[in-house]
Amino acid sequence: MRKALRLRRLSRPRDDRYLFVPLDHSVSDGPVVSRDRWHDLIRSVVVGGADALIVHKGRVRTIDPLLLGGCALVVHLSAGTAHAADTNAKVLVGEVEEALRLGADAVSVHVNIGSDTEERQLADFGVIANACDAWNVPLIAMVYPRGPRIADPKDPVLLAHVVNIAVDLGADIVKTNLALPVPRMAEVIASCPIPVLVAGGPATGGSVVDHARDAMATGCAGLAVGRRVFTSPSPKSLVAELASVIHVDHHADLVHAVAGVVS
Ligand SMILES: O=C(CO)COP(=O)(O)O
Ligand SMILES: N[C@@H](CC=O)C(=O)O
Repeated sequence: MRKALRLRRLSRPRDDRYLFVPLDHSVSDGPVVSRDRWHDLIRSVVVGGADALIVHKGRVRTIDPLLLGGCALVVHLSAGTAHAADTNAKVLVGEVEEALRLGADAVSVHVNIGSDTEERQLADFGVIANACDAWNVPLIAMVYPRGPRIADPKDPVLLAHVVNIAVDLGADIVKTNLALPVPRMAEVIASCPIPVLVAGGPATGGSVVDHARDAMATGCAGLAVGRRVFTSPSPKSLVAELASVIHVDHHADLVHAVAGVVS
């Protein structure tokens, strides 16, 4: 299948805007919810209107395939934990062919620019980009300025650099931090020929919906929101609100259609 077709699947209303819900935190930090709440969480995310779920390969087997009828699946190929000697290190734990066997619509990799293992992470990125081209699989690069040589991970100049590394090494979509001050994210977007998404980040007291509005106003193509969704008392309504900010007019029709399929 052509990569362009798979890319279209990553935006449910096909408007080239994206709301991804990453649940890869179970590798980095520990379980995102208890086993008995997992199915409800996934259902809420799908019915709420997320465009894609991002999980590691083994976790795919715990998701009811019926729920993936409307929502795309991204298999995350990088891992690293909060307990590592170097918490900025990421290693590859899967391959593009494996992700395809699991039914993935895309894969993602994580690269920390400025980390002590940057060199290897870049080499891994190159290998996965090559396999993605061979298999026509979209590649989402999560690229952050992060490590001992990074003074300000939200510096717009640094962010423009890291998103363009993602372009140069073959990503189709890049995810990074939202710049501070926020309006300067527009410079990052203006520098980058592929869609730029921003992370939700940890709960800070501010509203993640406002964070999404701010990001979209600077020209971002969407968000990948993990912690703020799975720690929310109402993940479905939060996802619906975020989807409505990101997809604007298309969202109500989409939720109506999906609710009919998976309810
Ligand atoms: O993409 C992400 C993790 O892979 C972003 O997650 P958070 O929204 O929790 O920052
Ligand atoms: N991709 C994330 C993992 C989950 O939070 C990261 O390491 O930043």
